[in-house]
Amino acid sequence: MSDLWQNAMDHAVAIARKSGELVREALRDDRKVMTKSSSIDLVTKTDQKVEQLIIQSVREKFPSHRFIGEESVAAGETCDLTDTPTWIIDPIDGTTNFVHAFPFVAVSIGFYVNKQSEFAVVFSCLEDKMFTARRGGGAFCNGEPLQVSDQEDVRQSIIATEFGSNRDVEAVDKIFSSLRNILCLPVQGVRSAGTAAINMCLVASGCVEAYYEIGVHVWDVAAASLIVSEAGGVLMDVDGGAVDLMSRRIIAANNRTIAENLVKEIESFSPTRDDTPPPQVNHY
Ligand SMILES: O=P(O)(O)O[C@H]1[C@H](O)[C@@H](O)[C@@H](O)[C@@H](O)[C@@H]1O
Ligand SMILES: [Mg+2]
Ligand SMILES: [Mg+2]
Repeated sequence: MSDLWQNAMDHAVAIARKSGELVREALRDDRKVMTKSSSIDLVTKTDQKVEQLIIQSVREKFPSHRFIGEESVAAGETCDLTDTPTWIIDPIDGTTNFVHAFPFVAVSIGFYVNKQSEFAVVFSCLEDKMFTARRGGGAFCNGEPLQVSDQEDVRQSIIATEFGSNRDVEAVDKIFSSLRNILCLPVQGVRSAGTAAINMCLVASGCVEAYYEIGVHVWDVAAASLIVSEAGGVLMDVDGGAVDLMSRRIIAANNRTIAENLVKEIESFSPTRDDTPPPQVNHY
């Protein structure tokens, strides 16, 4: 039986690779930096150019499909996932890395139908690693199958996390308190690739046992979540419940044992959800 979404997935891989070429070219040019929610929440013309390239190319082939794109949302579009086929796009995951030429930068494209992930593409464009997954079809890196680590002992694990762009002291205190608790389990190492999508692909690849973050956005994790689960991993909310991709909280782990070890150590808080409606403006 032919796969209804194979044509769309093939397009996603092709446009992710083309986007990666744009990113690599831009690395050689001037990377003009702008800011969004704060002086450390960066965006560049390349982020915006790549997102438009992806959206316009998809619109031509699939005009009825919808989009949730990081830079479109930053420009005021809503962040609502409906049952309609929806492309969830992070044009550059690791913008701060891109600006500093730190070599972990990903193009992330998730595809959801009826609020369920059908396929995922994460292109780590400086490593030339194309991570893909099809629901029920496994996860791959450059065509090679991926499998999470079989480690059950958190004290023999490497854990990945990110500090995000929130510098609110209360949030930072909780982030560091969680990090201290996890470090002192002890774990063998803590790593930050600087991009949620690549951290999660490292979980899927069996290189790290788990990744967690509070403050991450739906476009950071929408694609890599399927890559982790198709590689045999698990997704969980930081309080141990079911993961909610709009909640800005996630644990992606090789198994429930490791994930539940992290839940015990994380001091959780709840950032404003990605799907929070914009404030009503009263026009008197
Ligand atoms: O590079 P981005 O697309 O903005 O995503 C990053 C985010 O900037 C950073 O604060 C962390 O949350 C990372 O996990 C994201 O991938
Ligand atoms: Mg991102
Ligand atoms: Mg981004």
